[in-house]
Amino acid sequence: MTPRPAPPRPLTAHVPGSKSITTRALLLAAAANGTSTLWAPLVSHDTLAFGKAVGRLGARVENSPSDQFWAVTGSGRGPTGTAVVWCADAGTAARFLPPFCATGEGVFTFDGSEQLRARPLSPLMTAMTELGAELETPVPGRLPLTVRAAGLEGGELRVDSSMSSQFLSGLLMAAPLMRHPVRADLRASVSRPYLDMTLDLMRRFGADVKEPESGVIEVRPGGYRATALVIEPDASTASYLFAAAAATEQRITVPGLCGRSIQGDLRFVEALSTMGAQVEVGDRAVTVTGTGRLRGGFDLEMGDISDTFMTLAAIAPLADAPLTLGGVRHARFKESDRVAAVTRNLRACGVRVDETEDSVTVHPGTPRPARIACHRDHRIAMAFSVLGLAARVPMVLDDPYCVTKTFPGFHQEMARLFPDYTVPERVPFSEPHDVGGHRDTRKAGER
Ligand SMILES: O=C(O)C1=C[C@@H](OP(=O)(O)O)[C@@H](O)[C@H](O)C1
Ligand SMILES: C=C(OP(=O)(O)O)C(=O)O
Repeated sequence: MTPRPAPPRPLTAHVPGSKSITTRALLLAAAANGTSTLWAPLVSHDTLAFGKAVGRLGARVENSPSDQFWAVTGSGRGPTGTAVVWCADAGTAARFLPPFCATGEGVFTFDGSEQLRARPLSPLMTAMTELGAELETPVPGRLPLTVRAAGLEGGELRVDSSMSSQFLSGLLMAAPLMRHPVRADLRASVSRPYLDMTLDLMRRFGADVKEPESGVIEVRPGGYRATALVIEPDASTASYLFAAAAATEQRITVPGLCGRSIQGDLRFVEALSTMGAQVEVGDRAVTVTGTGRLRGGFDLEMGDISDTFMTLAAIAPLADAPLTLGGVRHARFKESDRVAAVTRNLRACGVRVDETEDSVTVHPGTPRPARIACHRDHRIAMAFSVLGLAARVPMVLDDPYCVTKTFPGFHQEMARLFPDYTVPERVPFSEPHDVGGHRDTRKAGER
């Protein structure tokens, strides 16, 4: 028997910090009494907007040279006074900050980009109103939103979490600042791992959180304590690099991710393993090695980790049988209708896709060069960049630099790891961007 060749030495990928941990940590630090240190935060469009927002709400945010850490000083209670808060494109800002502000005293107005204004907010508004908040919106259920804050009562949280878990996460993080204990049932929520991340971080900031029965949470008043936190690399971001390794017979390792990660999206590597990649989840790093074969012929439930379903859909045409990715209806309410965007872009590449309300089935095929409509959605841009590399066909993204939402250096890191990768030119935007509350007036191609 010929011995199997030793796997190539892994290339170490530089994956920036988790968006979801960074934004939660900024809020919890702003709510805590004293100075918290957030090590290795994500520095991107979303988290910079979030940091600026908590600054507007009274927290002091200082960054160390080269952003090794951010020091955030909070007051130990909800915000006071008046503020206008710009949420940019960040769903987390629009869903986490209003309940926090409602626990304080004053008038707070939230707004965001056109993209964010189009995303749902009414389940959060209904729940906040039930807790005693006074809210105003010119367009029902959408940003802009004004909160007239005078504290929240607490009690039973009733939230429709079928479109997003972020409404519940925002309310849970506000709970220790409410007047009475809060009880919430998490069992019907989509994206459940994000709720577990919320509770984990609340506990690290000293909140009194109990789970009297599985999936039912009780939070007692008492506020937060400042702390120091090391932020993990972003597992959703790592999915693009892992998928590229799986589809190109490369070996990529991401230090800082491990079996104890609080990010559900790390489960993406299990999907890659089912498809035939070799996956090692260690104590200090996660490594994926492409084996030259991608298997299809099964269904995967992606409801808990829907930010990664586009990554898998993008390499699915290279599998040896159709792949069905299900449980993704709520991905229709994100930066774009992601189910429709994936289907249309794969079809533009000549790939057969069957779409239902809740799933896509991607058939094996030979992708052809195409113009990809990103819809200003960072994950569409990153997923189809991986397909271009893996299928060795040029993909022309209409807005390649929308990746700044979560991974400003994405194209450069891909080119460093995969010499065949072409860094896209800074092409004109597909749509006008909103910057700081003003319509972007820069000319096409400027950034
Ligand atoms: O709480 C969070 O940090 C997030 C929750 C998820 O949203 P949904 O709960 O809307 O699925 C995810 O898609 C988003 O990128 C981040
Ligand atoms: C859905 C996402 O972002 P947001 O936090 O804006 O919801 C995402 O990053 O994929």
